[in-house]
Amino acid sequence: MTVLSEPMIAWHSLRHAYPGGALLYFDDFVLAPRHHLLVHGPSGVGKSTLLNLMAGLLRPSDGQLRLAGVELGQLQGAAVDRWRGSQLGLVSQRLHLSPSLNVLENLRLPFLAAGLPVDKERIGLVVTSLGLEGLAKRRAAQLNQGQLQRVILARALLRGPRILLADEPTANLDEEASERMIGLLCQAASEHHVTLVVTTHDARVVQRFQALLPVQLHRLRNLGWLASGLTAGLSTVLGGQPG
Ligand SMILES: Nc1ncnc2c1ncn2[C@@H]1O[C@H](COP(=O)(O)OP(=O)(O)OP(=O)(O)O)[C@@H](O)[C@H]1O
Repeated sequence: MTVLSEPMIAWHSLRHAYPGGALLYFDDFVLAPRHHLLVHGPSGVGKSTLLNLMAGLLRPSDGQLRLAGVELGQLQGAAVDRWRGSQLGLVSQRLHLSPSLNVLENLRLPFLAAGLPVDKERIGLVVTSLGLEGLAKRRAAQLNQGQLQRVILARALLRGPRILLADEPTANLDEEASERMIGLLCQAASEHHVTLVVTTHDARVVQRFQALLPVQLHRLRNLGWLASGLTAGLSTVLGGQPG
């Protein structure tokens, strides 16, 4: 008998409307087993919006979005935060470390913020896996860019997430730093058995990931014009019906 496992990520009829702003439509998608997801598209097409929907930081206006077996629309309030904390790792340069705290203190924060006991064993494991042993007592403000990247990734991995979300992880990085970041993400995906979700507008970044991991490329299209065109067409038809 074949047991079909549930896809790690899938969405259907997904839409997001910003109040008084853009209405974004997303093509249906299912992530193949053991694959990672690359969301690619030009600026403004909705990559960050999609990632924020997956992170439960935005709520869909319509449609279904399932991650790691959970229908996100069914989670309310604090349940979303608990789910995010236990299932997702967010890799973002914008989620700053506390500059006056040292690396170890920064790595305790995700546990403390969730009201959980600090898991020293887990911190040790992640620190070793990212080669941060020598930096434990260094203040975040004193880290260079490469070290900062590793600590940001360590923080995202601390609670053993099933999915790592990285929004334009190579933006504003030079070629060397960008290559290093891609390598770190791929290493983390393999060693920690997490599904990687990466957004990028850069075709070279897409190629690098494709060379290193089994990835599924999802090109975002701006479907807003199509939908509004259809709606306009439909209302024309309906308007032309005899009353
Ligand atoms: N808070 C907001 N309020 C209204 N409109 C928004 C808001 N955030 C984003 N948008 C609009 O939604 C669309 C998609 O934005 P989004 O940031 O998701 O695109 P993106 O593909 O990530 O672009 P970029 O690569 O430039 O960040 C854009 O037209 C943007 O102007």
